[in-house]
Amino acid sequence: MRKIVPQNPLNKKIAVEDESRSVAFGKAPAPVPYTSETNIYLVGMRASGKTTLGKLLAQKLSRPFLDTDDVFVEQHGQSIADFVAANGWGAFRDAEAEILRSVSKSKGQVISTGGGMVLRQENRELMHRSGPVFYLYAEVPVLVQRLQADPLQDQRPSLAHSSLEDDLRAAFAERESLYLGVAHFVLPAVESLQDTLADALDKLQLLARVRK
Ligand SMILES: Nc1ncnc2c1ncn2[C@@H]1O[C@H](COP(=O)(O)OP(=O)(O)O)[C@@H](O)[C@H]1O
Ligand SMILES: O=C(O)C1=C[C@@H](OP(=O)(O)O)[C@@H](O)[C@H](O)C1
Ligand SMILES: [Mg+2]
Repeated sequence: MRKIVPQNPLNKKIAVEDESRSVAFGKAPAPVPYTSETNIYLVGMRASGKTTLGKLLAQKLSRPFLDTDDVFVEQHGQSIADFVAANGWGAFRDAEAEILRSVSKSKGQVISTGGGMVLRQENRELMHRSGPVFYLYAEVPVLVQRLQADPLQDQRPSLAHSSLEDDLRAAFAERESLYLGVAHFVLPAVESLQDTLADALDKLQLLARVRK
């Protein structure tokens, strides 16, 4: 068995499972049996790369890709920013939970979630019991940099009407334990996309082998 030596910033919270790739198992119990029919979920903060990595992963695995924010916009015919301005965040969280319930009924997809999907216990339980959950972990300064470069304000209206950095810090403080709690794997989201993709594929191969 591989020696478990914590070596990255996550080491205070979880055991690092694979030193060479610095990918860690989260605190959550093992995921459901993994087959080509199992959905794969990506969770994490805004701009951690869920949508970008999810598309790559789906392509590599020849699976359908789905982003819960895209489904929201298709269903509502308006941007998240406009919807939240008119109806508030609570209404968005209701709609987001309904989307997750609905899309998770289909099988074998890679599902990138919006950053706040973990806020509802119902969502966390659903994801956790229906497929492997990857938490894309990045620290706030990295997220700030990415959001300044590519804000997508229609998709990501301010959460608390504070500065971008304060918004992210408050969200990170509230959500970090939720991400860690729901995740079966934690992927440092600051590596190159190709490295992060390789990490995720390694972990899925491991799950496929465990099943046999
Ligand atoms: N590993 C990475 N390294 C550098 N930039 C990245 C990485 N992953 C994503 N990005 C960039 O960060 C921004 C947010 O990515 P996105 O996939 O939309 O994140 P999310 O869906 O988690 O909000 C995009 O501009 C994307 O190109
Ligand atoms: O962090 C959040 O609460 C949100 C993140 C966004 O998705 P991304 O994480 O894909 O940016 C989007 O769902 C919405 O603006 C809420
Ligand atoms: Mg996204």
